[in-house]
Amino acid sequence: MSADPRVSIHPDSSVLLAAIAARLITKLVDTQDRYGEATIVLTGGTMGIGTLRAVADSPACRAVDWSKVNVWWGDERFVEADSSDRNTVQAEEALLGRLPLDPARVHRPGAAGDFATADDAAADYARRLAEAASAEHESELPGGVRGVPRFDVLLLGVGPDAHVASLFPEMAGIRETERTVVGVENAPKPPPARISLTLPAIKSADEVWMLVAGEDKAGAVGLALAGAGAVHVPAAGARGRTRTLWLIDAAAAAKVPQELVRKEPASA
Ligand SMILES: O=C(O)[C@H](O)[C@@H](O)[C@H](O)[C@H](O)COP(=O)(O)O
Repeated sequence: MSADPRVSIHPDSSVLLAAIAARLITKLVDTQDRYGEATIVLTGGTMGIGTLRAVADSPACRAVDWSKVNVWWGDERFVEADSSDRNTVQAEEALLGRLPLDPARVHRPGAAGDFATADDAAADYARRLAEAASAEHESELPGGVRGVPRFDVLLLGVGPDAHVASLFPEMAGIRETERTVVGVENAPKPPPARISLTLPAIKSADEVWMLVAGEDKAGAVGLALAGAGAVHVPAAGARGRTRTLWLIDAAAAAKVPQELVRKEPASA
């Protein structure tokens, strides 16, 4: 089972980022109250990294016990380890470098230089995910997904072509049904070589949050929420098991089907 999308619209991208940061901090604190730890899956791009900066800027950031947060990435660009193109490097600069994280809980996908191909790095990342998986958690997952730990919250940006993570429309990655991680070559968004969680791995997450701002995304958001097929519109297929939350600004919401937009209660 996966959760139907819920849409929350904010006036502009700066309000949106502050709201996402507040929700994320609360989610991590709540999850730690329940499980003693929390697991987050990060993404790249303007919204993914902007969210991390907004968390860093929030005074509530220190409410989270960062030493008990597990960090994974939904996708990574397959370039040298110190390249500023790496999502991990950008995340480090935006937030992670300032936090008292436990290095053993931070799981960076492999880099070019350490692996010959994106496929090799993807296989290594899949192996590490499987090592972190527990039989108890896997037994809760529908559809036979195996080899992933519990993801409490998985963040995704959305491209103008409706890609999520590094799963691009019509390409092999979005069609993958068995593996949890794929290597990607010839991605239409540079850099061309990437590593990505697959849709089955993304859909194993408890909560999936889609972070989207800007009018250039309105078409993709509208199609995804109107129920398009995932091969053509990858964002349509990204759902969490208990929650699928679209956190978007007004410009990105221009083509959202009206029945999905939460109406404000009429004032008395
Ligand atoms: O590494 C990447 O490029 C991403 O993970 C990618 O999926 C990104 O999240 C979207 O392209 C949205 O990016 P923006 O928020 O910049 O539009």
